[in-house]
Amino acid sequence: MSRTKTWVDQPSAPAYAPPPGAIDAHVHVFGPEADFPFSPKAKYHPEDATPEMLFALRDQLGFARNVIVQASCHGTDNAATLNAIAKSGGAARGVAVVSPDIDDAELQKLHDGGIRGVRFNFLKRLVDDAPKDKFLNIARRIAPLGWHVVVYFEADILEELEPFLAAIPTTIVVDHLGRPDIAQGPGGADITRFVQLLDDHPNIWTKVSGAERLSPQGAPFDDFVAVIRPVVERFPDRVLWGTDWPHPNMEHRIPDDGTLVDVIPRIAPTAELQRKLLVDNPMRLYWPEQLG
Ligand SMILES: O=C(O)c1cc(C(=O)O)oc(=O)c1
Repeated sequence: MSRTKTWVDQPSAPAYAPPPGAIDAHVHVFGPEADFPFSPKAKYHPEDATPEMLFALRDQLGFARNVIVQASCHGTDNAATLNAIAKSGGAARGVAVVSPDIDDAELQKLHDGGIRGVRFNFLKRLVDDAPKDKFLNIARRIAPLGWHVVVYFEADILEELEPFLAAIPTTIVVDHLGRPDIAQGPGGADITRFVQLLDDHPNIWTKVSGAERLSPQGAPFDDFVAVIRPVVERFPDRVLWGTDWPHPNMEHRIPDDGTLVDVIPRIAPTAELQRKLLVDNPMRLYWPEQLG
């Protein structure tokens, strides 16, 4: 598998300046492969996207902190994610992917290394299997640590997944809004079902990220803004935002991270919504001990 590069080296400077303490709550690191080899089961083989590159991007875009989500290409070995968190000097925390047979000592080690959640991935193009019974067992075991669950799925399995989501005892964060079909527009079937899910389950949050993945129109993502802004306005205390750098699998439509940042004030049009989205909400999940 030849190595793929999915990010731009010099993103444009965004016009929008995030508030002080803003958190880019969905990023990944890849490798470096020489120190942290990819999983033999990985479905893509990326170039190295290192902690140093991530922190330079964070500073350039005007963010203060990151939440690093274990990428599927590293499987259940969280060493690359832990390495990046350790190098951040307190400016990053993370979400791990763990094996169902992980023991309590290893979970504690992840906690000590800055992990505050586990990710369950249901995308067939990214993982071979997604055992709901084993995931539920993990969810019950991480609850006492104060962690939450991050779930990545596509809109067509939402209905089938709802009983599983309802059984999870922690806060749940859905990645990239559960990938609704944005071409359906505001009021479309996918986003309507997703909003109903959040109405019915007060413990379910969402990342209002993924404009570059979900928008058929592409930049400046007018179609995404029209569908997603009402979601931010309806659930201001249950939304997070992230660039998704280094944008796994986006080699054919590589986004400009500066342009992505400029989507924020269009989906969260007031200073209060922006502060909740970028500071207050992610602080509650990832740095709760620093809240007054
Ligand atoms: O849609 C994707 O391809 C994708 C992949 C991964 C991952 O490989 O972990 O993470 C994401 O947030 C999105």
